[in-house]
Parts: sequence; C-alpha cells; structure tokens
Amino acid sequence: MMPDECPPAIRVHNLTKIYSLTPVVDGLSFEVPQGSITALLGGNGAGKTTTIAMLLGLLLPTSGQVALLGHDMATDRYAALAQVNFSSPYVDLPGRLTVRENLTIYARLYGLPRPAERIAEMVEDLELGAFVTRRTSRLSAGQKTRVALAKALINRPRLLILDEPTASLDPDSGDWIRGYLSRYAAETGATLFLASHNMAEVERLCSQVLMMRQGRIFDRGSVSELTERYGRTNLEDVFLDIARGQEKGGPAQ
Ligand SMILES: Nc1ncnc2c1ncn2[C@@H]1O[C@H](COP(=O)(O)OP(=O)(O)OP(=O)(O)O)[C@@H](O)[C@H]1O
Repeated sequence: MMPDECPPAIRVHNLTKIYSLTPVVDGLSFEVPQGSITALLGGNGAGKTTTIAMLLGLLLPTSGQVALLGHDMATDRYAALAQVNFSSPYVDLPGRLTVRENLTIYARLYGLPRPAERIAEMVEDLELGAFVTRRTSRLSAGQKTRVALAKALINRPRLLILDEPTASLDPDSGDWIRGYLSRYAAETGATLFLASHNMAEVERLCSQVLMMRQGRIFDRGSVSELTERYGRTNLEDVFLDIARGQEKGGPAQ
C-alpha cells in the first residue's frame, strides 16, 4: 500500500498555543496511526485539553499544523470532521432537550441518510431505552456519559477523540464504557485518541501513550516500553515520576 493511501489518523507538526506570551502547548509533533488506541497523558495544566481543542478545530493554533485522516484542518476541515467525532465531560448537551431530540439534532448535523434507524441502533447498543425521552439535564453522570458517547458515535467516526471518557463514573459504569470503546475499536478499526487521568484505563485500552509535561511531549511509547524505561511496574508510577520531575530513566532520545 502506498503511504498516502493510509495517512495517519492524526498528524501534528510543531503545534503551539500561546496565551499572554506563555506557551501552553509548545511545539508538539506526533503521529497517531490509524486503528490504534492512543492516550494523551499529563498532569493538570499540561496542555491536553488545549491540544484536543486544536485537533478538533475548536481553537486556532498560534502556529503549527494539524491533519486528521490526511485532511489539513486549516484548509480541508469539513472533509475531516465528517469522519471524526469527540466526547468531553466538559461539553454538555443542551439540557432542555430530551435524549432523542439531542441525538436527532446531531444525526441531522452529520446529514445521516436514515437518522431514526441510527438512533435506534445507538439506543439499543448503549442501553439508553429507559431514559431516551427524558431531558438530558435530568440524567445521572453515568447516563449522561452514555448519551455523550451515543452522540460521539452517531456518524460512525473513523477517528474518535475523547477527553476523559470515564471521569466521574463509578467503577462499574467506567468499566462498561471501557468495554464498549474497546469493542467499537476492534469491530470497526476506528482510531481512538483519549486524554485520561485513569492509568488503569490507559493500561487496559491503549497501545501507545504520549506523556505531556508543560505543553510538550516529554516521552512516548507503549505501556510496557514506558514502565521498562522508568524501571516501574505500572503506568501510575511512571506518571508520578514524570509529573514530579523525578524520573530516573528519562525519555527515549
Ligand atoms: N483560555 C485560556 N487563557 C489562558 N490560559 C489558558 C486558557 N485555557 C487554558 N489555559 C492554560 O493552559 C494550560 C493548559 O491547560 P489545559 O486545560 O490544556 O490542561 P490539561 O492538561 O487539559 O489539564 P487538566 O488535566 O487539568 O484538564 C493551563 O495552564 C491553563 O491554565
């Protein structure tokens, strides 16, 4: 296969965001291959949400380039966005609308040919039946997360970007979401890119990890490469070493 036939799901080159002369994302460059599940990790304020917002075109970079599925986000963003979707606990769906109304709006935004059929599939898959006619403002955190995921999957994205997919969920609900995401990726070959503070989640789901610190990629690799490099038995300890600047090993050169 020629390289251009399967461009990376995400290609970021020298991505920078400066607020009041301070770079909060500082010259990031990385690629995420299609079909992989990749985690973006880093302590509070490392720059993960800012990076995700720039990937999605919600925030303009100060400089640098983003291409999703081979489409440059500066010049060709609509071609990319048709095949991409995202979910974030920080972006609420309109609370006065019911679950079904919300999903209908998103199905129309994506121009789906048979919106009612796709919504019925989502309702069944994500077990939304018991509350599909309820306003989203009246849902529990776990129910909201499942509805947000239904919204994020409605266009069958080839690239799904998730900001903390299981934040504020109990262990059982979190486990259900992780299981669902893992099956979705395996069945469709979609690429998942997620920011998370849950290291066990990343160990379970992700084939690749990008570690951010102070707006930069500090290190990257598979979970086993990182634990080996830092002489640790789990990702949580690697994370703590890097976040506290106490790493004994050090990033791969
Ligand atoms: N609009 C803004 N104006 C100025 N500074 C901002 C703005 N948005 C974010 N920042 C700063 O950019 C830095 C990175 O924030 P960001 O939200 O990307 O971090 P994060 O890694 O997602 O953190 P968390 O894990 O806490 O969500 C922080 O220091 C934050 O205060």
